[in-house]
Amino acid sequence: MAVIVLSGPIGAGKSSLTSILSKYLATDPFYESVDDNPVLPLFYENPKKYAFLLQVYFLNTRFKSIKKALSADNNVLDRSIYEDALFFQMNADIGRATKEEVTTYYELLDGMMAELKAMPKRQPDLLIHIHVSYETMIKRIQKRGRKYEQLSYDPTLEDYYKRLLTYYKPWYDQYNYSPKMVIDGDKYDFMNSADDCDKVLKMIVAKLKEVGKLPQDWTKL
Ligand SMILES: Nc1ncnc2c1ncn2[C@@H]1O[C@H](COP(=O)(O)OP(=O)(O)OP(=O)(O)O)[C@@H](O)[C@H]1O
Ligand SMILES: Nc1nc(=O)c2ncn([C@H]3C[C@H](O)[C@@H](CO)O3)c2[nH]1
Repeated sequence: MAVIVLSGPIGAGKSSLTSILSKYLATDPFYESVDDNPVLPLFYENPKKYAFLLQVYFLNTRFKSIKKALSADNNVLDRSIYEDALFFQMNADIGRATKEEVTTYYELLDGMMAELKAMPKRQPDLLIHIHVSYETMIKRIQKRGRKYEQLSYDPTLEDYYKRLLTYYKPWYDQYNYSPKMVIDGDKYDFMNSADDCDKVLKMIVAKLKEVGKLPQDWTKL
């Protein structure tokens, strides 16, 4: 049917919406590797040492996921390869990667993107970006409770998260692999309000109809 990729800051609600949407559309969810990711806790403990390794780890898993997703053409991905460079560039900008690591990373990424371009289906059908403010982001990070993401674990994370948010607007504006839309994650509590959830699903269905990925008369059975 379609390949839908989600994007958004840490704790924005991508995994949650991936789960809701994949059930609703009867498609397969792809979640990014977090709890089974051996490098993530190391990164939060020593970001400078592990930024490059973590990025290569994520890039590798995201490349495998998008290839599978594009081949099967019936998936929702909670974060995708298209967002990978946003994270790495930000970490590089704050001195967590050497010049050689930056060069190697972009060569690797370029090679992977070229391989995707050669696939029969080369890109997703829709990007759904979840926008959240810093306050919402922190609330959700606290609610989810991963130890190494808490400000109490490392107070410098406040700057890291605030900086991360500033990278999203230019990233979203220049993203042009597919049609795109924004969901206001501050406004819609699609986890606890059935009404909000319904509104968000309606917006996504309308967009899928607009871009020709659902028939105009499609309704949920
Ligand atoms: N729209 C929402 N309204 C209220 N709570 C939400 C909403 N979206 C997510 N949450 C809650 O916020 C927390 C983080 O959500 P989730 O894990 O889906 O975020 P994520 O974007 O996938 O995060 P990450 O980038 O770290 O993987 C969870 O506890 C979830 O229940
Ligand atoms: N450095 C870095 N690069 C990435 O590409 C990346 N993608 C996700 N993450 C971190 C954010 C959450 O803690 C957690 C779950 O999203 O993993 C990343 N960190």
